Amino acid sequence: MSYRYRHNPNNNTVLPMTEDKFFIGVIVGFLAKCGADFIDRIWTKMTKSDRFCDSSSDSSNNKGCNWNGCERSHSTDSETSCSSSESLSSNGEVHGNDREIVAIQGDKKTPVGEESPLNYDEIKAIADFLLSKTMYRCQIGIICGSGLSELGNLLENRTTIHYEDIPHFPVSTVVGHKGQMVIGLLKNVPVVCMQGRFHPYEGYPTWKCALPVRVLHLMGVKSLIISNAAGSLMSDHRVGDIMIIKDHISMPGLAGRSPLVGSNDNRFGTRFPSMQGAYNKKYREYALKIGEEIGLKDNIHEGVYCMNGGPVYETPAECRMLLNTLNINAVGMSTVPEVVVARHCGMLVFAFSLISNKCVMDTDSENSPNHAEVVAACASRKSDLKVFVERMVLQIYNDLQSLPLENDKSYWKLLLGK
Ligand SMILES: O=P(O)(O)O[C@H]1O[C@H](CO)[C@@H](O)[C@H]1O
Ligand SMILES: Nc1nc2[nH]cnc2c(=O)[nH]1
Repeated sequence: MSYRYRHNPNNNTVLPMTEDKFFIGVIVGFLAKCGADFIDRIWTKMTKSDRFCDSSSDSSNNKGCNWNGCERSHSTDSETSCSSSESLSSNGEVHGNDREIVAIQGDKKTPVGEESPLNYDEIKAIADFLLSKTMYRCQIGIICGSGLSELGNLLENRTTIHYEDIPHFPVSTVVGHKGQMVIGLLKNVPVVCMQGRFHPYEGYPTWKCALPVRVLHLMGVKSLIISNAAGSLMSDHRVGDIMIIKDHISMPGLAGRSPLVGSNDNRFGTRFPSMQGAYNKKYREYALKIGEEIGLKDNIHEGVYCMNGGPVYETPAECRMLLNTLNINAVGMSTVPEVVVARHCGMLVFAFSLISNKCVMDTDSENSPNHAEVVAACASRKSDLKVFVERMVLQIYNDLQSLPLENDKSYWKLLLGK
């Protein structure tokens, strides 16, 4: 009879045992281990619902986003990739556990809590990654607001990159924001277009809402066209009108939520940037002229945009205050962080609101705004907006070509009209 020896942990002795007993012991031990793992998994499921995410693995996934994985979703010509992304956007959710908040989009989980802003090198790496996906070098960028993603479909020969596949990038969680970047030709002008943006109410810090602008800057973009859907406070505005933004009031900014909070990297811009002339005067004049030329004279206005935090729409009392005390013309929940970051790094900005609803001023009114109405109003104006944006792009491109070299002092004089 052959013997095996078994360690007895109770008295630290070694006991002899027959071979058959030894094998039975091994099998029993193996089954016990499987059982314990199984119970452990059930317990984990019960105590930590899969609504919540393991932050440690999330952030490592995100920060160290698999760059090879990005190859997977890169597609040329976007029709199929657009639709899949749109359904992802509408499913997007933001969830949290006691360690950090994450936005979930498909398989990707992005932290949306208080992280420190990405540094220059990290942003440069994103820009280089995107440049490696296209042969176009764009001087003009477009950011599409709620329901305005159609603008990106103007591009020909386009390359589409989903946000979830761009390293360090947030994901879109709002209906009407496709959540992808499109690079292609608009009337033969190379243009990069963000079909979907990020808002503070999604849980993102303002620097993250504006992160794409720095990426565009390091990709070589000089002029930015920013669009949004906004509620109008003006009695002479109608749903579907365009309001060219000439100035802004930023409720988050005034409350210390500027996207530039944190250490300043002079490679982007100065510590204390001025917002004087933030909305390029020349571009505003072009827009009014183009509006007239394409038959929108009565539907185009200039005005002051106010960024509120959202996601609630303003109460009638707030609307009356914003109009009567602050002289605001239209309200929204975006755009300003992008403008601030764009101006900080010297980009030229043209921004407009598509009036998607009239703000309700009467506390006892039966009317109230809703997001479906906002998206539908924007979609209903897509033909006019396409022509408008196309014309603006051509005009801006012509201007950029006639500018002297950047290191020429007269460059900034020309751009800023000073
Ligand atoms: O500003 P965009 O992204 O166009 O969207 C606007 O529409 C949404 C509300 O309906 C808010 O997100 C508001 O900011
Ligand atoms: N804050 C705000 N954002 C909007 N976006 C579209 N409409 C509105 C609105 O009425 N208020």
